Order: sequence, then structure tokens, then C-alpha cells
Amino acid sequence: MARIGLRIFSQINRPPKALIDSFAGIPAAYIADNLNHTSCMDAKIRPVNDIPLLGPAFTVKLRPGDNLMLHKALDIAQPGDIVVVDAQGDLTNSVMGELMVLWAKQRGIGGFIIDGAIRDIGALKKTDMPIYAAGVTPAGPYKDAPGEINVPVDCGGVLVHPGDILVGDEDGIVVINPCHAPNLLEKSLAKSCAERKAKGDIASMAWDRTWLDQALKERGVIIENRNFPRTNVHAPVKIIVNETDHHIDALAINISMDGILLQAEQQLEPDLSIRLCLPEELGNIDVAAKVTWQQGNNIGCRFVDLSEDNTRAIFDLVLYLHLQRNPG
Ligand SMILES: O=C([O-])CC(=O)C(=O)O
Ligand SMILES: [Mg+2]
Repeated sequence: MARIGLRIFSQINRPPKALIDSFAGIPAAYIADNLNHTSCMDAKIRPVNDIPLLGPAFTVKLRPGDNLMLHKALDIAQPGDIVVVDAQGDLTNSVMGELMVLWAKQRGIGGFIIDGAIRDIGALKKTDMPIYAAGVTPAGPYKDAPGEINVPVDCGGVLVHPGDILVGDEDGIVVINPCHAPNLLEKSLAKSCAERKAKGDIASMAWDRTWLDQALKERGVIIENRNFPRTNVHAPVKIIVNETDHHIDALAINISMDGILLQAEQQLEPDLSIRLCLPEELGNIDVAAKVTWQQGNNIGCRFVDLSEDNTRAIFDLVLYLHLQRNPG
């Protein structure tokens, strides 16, 4: 029986090449959106060059700082394989450099993803092989062991099995379970179409934004359109609609130079013109206003057509209330 920590599985199941190749050119982000935010390697795994990555995973688990098993992997990985290295994110010693990459290229290896450090970065930036890594250091590796080849590994916070399909670009890496690949491919192509349409809509100013206010509303967000700081109050206010004698009783919650937040039982349409009679404790001010919004019992009102006297009176009131609540 193979010894744990010292195992090499040289054979892996690779998905059909045609299935892998069908992901060529699809941005990692479009695929990620169809994985519900799972299976993306974390942001520390960065591309060293701008070569897109695509291929089946050939996994290597290293003792941090030790690349003996990675050297062996270079000799047995197949052309097109992406060598995925779990060095436990350790950045003390590099586990790969220029010579290893030159050898990997000679053997037709498809690329590297290394959750650890690399070196000889100047040369690796210029190579035409995709390389992604968590860091760079000139410190060299040990060549000792343990280490394993083609066991499930953790790379960039994602579990990677040998034979998983890897897609990488300047955004990072997504890991695809081959069983999910056909369905994911279909959805990712649909996402490509949707993004193309969105770009056209943006260019023609026809981009649908209605969902946004709806989402904010569902989350109870209140958009304040006032320019002035408000002061909390608690006082009865009469709302007069259509200049009739009939009035609606409301409670003032806060007030600013711009408007007032009231609470009342009645539904009032946005844009409705009203008159407000503020009580003595709010300066006995009689002022025209417009309903700007209503959510439940809360009604936002904006003062309109403020006369000079009313502007002065509201200014004095807001200042007085402010000083009263913030003495000194
Ligand atoms: O010494 C090592 O194993 C890593 C290295 O720098 C190279 O491959 O050039
Ligand atoms: Mg070197």
C-alpha cells in the first residue's frame, strides 16, 4: 500500500479534449457567475503573464518550500495538463523557476497554478506559458519530500481534483467539475450573449436600471433627497390637502431646511401638493410642501415655494432645534 504523503498516482481521467476546448475564450468571470460564487480561486493567485489558461488539472501536493514532487510531476504530466500545486500558500521559499518552466515547455505542459511562491519572475513574465502564483521570492526550494502527485489538493481556497477543468485569465482561476461542464458551458455562452447585449444597451443609454431601486426598496433603503442636515423632532403636524378644512393628523419625525419627515396613517400620492401647519413648538409655521415618497406610515415631504419669511422661520427653527439638541 502506498504511503500517505509519499504517493504518486501517474494515471488520471482527463475530460474529452473537445469539452475542454469549448471553454476557450470564455471569460472566467462569466463561468464564475454560473457557479454561484463558488469554485473561484482566491485573489492572491495572480497571473504572472497575460496568457489565458485552459486545461485539465494535474495536481501536486508539496511540503511547503520543497519541490521534489513538483520536479517529478514535470516528468510525468501529459501535454496540455495544467500543473496545480498546493504548497499551502507558503511564500518563504519558491517552488518553481525558469529552468523548470523551460523543461515543462519542452514536455508540452499547458501551464501552472501555484499556491506558493515562484522565482526568476523576469523570465517567466516573458514566457508564452500561462503561469499563476501566490507570490515571488528569490529564496530557493528544498528537494526532500514528502509530497504527493494526483491527490485532491487545496489551491487558492478551492478543492481541485485531478482532471478538473481549469479556466484562467487576468481575473483569476475558476475550477470546473467535468460532470458540470456541459451545462456550465451552455450557461456561460448565454452569459456571453447577455453581456454583449448589455454593452449595446449601455452604449445607447437603454440599460435597464429598474431592478436597482426595486432591490433597494425590498431592503428597506430610504433615499434622502434633502441637501440639509435634519434634526429629529416629535410634534403633531396638520396636513391639509386641496385647501379644504379637512386635515390629516400627522407626526413630525425630523425636519431640515429642505423638508420634513412625517408619519401618518393615510396614503398620499408622490407629488401631491399639500400644506403643512406646524405647531407652536415648531414655530407655528404654515408652509406649502410636496409629498416626495411614502413607505408604510413614513411620508417624506419637500417644502415648496418658500417665501422669504418662511425660509427665515424654518432656518431659525432648524438652528434652534439643532443647538438645543447639540449644546456647546
Ligand atoms: O531551483 C529550482 O528548483 C527552481 C528554479 O529556480 C528553477 O527552476 O529555475
Ligand atoms: Mg532558477
